[in-house]
Amino acid sequence: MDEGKMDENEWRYHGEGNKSLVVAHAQRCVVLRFLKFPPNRKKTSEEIFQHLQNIVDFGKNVMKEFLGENYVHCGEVVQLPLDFVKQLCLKIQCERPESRCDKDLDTLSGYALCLPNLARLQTYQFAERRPILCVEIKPKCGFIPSSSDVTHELKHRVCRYCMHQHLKVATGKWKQISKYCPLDLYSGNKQRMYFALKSLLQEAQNNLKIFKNGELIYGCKDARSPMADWSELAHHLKPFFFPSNGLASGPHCTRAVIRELVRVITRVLLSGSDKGRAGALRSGPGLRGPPVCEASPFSRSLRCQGKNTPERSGLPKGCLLYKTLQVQMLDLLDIEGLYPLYRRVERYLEEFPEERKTLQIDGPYDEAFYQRLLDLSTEDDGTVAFALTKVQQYRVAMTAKDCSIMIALSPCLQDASSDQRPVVPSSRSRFAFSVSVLDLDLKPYESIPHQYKLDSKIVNYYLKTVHAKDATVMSTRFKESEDCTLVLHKV
Ligand SMILES: O=P(O)(O)O[C@@H]1[C@@H](OP(=O)(O)O)[C@H](OP(=O)(O)O)[C@H](O)[C@H](OP(=O)(O)O)[C@H]1OP(=O)(O)O
Ligand SMILES: Nc1ncnc2c1ncn2[C@@H]1O[C@H](COP(=O)(O)OP(=O)(O)OP(=O)(O)O)[C@@H](O)[C@H]1O
Repeated sequence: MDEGKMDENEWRYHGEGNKSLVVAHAQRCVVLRFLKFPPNRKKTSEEIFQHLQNIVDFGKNVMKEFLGENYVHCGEVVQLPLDFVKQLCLKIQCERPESRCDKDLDTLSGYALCLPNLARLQTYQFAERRPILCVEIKPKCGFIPSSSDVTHELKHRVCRYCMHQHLKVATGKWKQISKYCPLDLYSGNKQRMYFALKSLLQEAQNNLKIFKNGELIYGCKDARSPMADWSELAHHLKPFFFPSNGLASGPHCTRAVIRELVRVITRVLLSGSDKGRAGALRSGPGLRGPPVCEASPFSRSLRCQGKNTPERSGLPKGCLLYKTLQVQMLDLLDIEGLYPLYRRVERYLEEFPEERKTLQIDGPYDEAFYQRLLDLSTEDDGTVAFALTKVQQYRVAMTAKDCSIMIALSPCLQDASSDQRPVVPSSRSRFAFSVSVLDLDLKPYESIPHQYKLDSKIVNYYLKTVHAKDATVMSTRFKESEDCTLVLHKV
């Protein structure tokens, strides 16, 4: 990229999250990722450069190690002409969803990250113009804590995502509760994975987006977004999954196309042999929580049918879901066990503020930082060193709980000879695919108190509303059966 000759007209708004905004180049497969800040939060250019460089270093030295070389794209920090950034910011403003406009794009530093456009990542080197379908999934936390520091027993049975859904709907973030449960997606059980993916397609929230040739064709921006339209989605997908067949339109066609999509995505998610060192993190069976979440409609229906809980995770060890889950499980103590350790580090830093650098709280995220993450001991010897290791592991785990997985699919030609690209078959076509992870920015040390408060808010809200309601239903049922028994006794 020639940073000297930048033209804002060559870039388009692509998407944004809470902390960054992404624009894509109209022709080339690259994006620029800018940081966003609340309007009055001024950061110096040097601070922004350092923040972005930390993101790159963390990707290179930590996440590539854990997740594997091929899945992680770190990109590079680039310096852009300020005039270009200002014009670009004005140009894209009207396309930004209102709910994201509480933060502004950083137009003062001129720094951004330049990354490959993962929504158009070509698996072919020469056929630049091949159509491409891309599915982005933000799977969230795939396990239930088993830590003995957990105070609410409910947290050992219902996953955080399912509990959090109720608070999100109550606060108006989303309109309705999703049937998606991360534990189903991470189960490795095909039936449960289909159910999870279909649930995401029904209620995408911020957990699913679909792009065609780099353009967003499915996904919702906020609670005001229109209802998901499967027939429109099927219309987009049909040429990919039924290229040469005149499958009629209508509900039958829609179902067939969606089924194919779900099957292909499941296969891709279960594939993979990329090396990574997530194996070094295996925490052993004793530290794992239960394999199902009681709130998942899938496991509820199994229970209603009197079936046993399904097998424990059958994810193949090479696949990205497995590796991501291993990194998530670096959160061994749960926020309830972690918070007192965070306080220990805080007290130390209050006394010795100059030590913040030595403790690598704000980087550098280098090989030494990575090596310390591998210490999985949970025996607290009362030291600051122990507390610090757990704090850093927790930050990395939280990062893995909030990252997204991008799956890019491009149809193979009938006569295409197989080269090194992985290929996934569907019933009427074949796709070359690539899988990548995005949003691997290390969560800030400062967010730990917020996590602690939010956790208790989520659990208390769930206990107060859903759980209390469930208990009433249960006790009514119990009363009914008691009444019934009484009647029988009377007879
Ligand atoms: O806390 P959670 O689980 O709500 O996750 C936040 C996400 O909300 P979600 O649950 O996915 O709707 C939230 O996503 P949205 O902005 O709501 O789309 C962010 O990803 C946030 O991360 P950060 O503070 O911007 O680094 C996420 O915060 P972290 O907890 O990962 O820091
Ligand atoms: N390299 C990339 N290629 C294509 N699209 C990307 C890329 N990086 C980010 N995006 C798109 O931009 C969106 C926002 O990016 P990202 O998730 O990194 O933002 P964020 O603000 O850090 O997220 P969060 O809200 O989780 O903090 C993503 O959901 C994705 O659709």
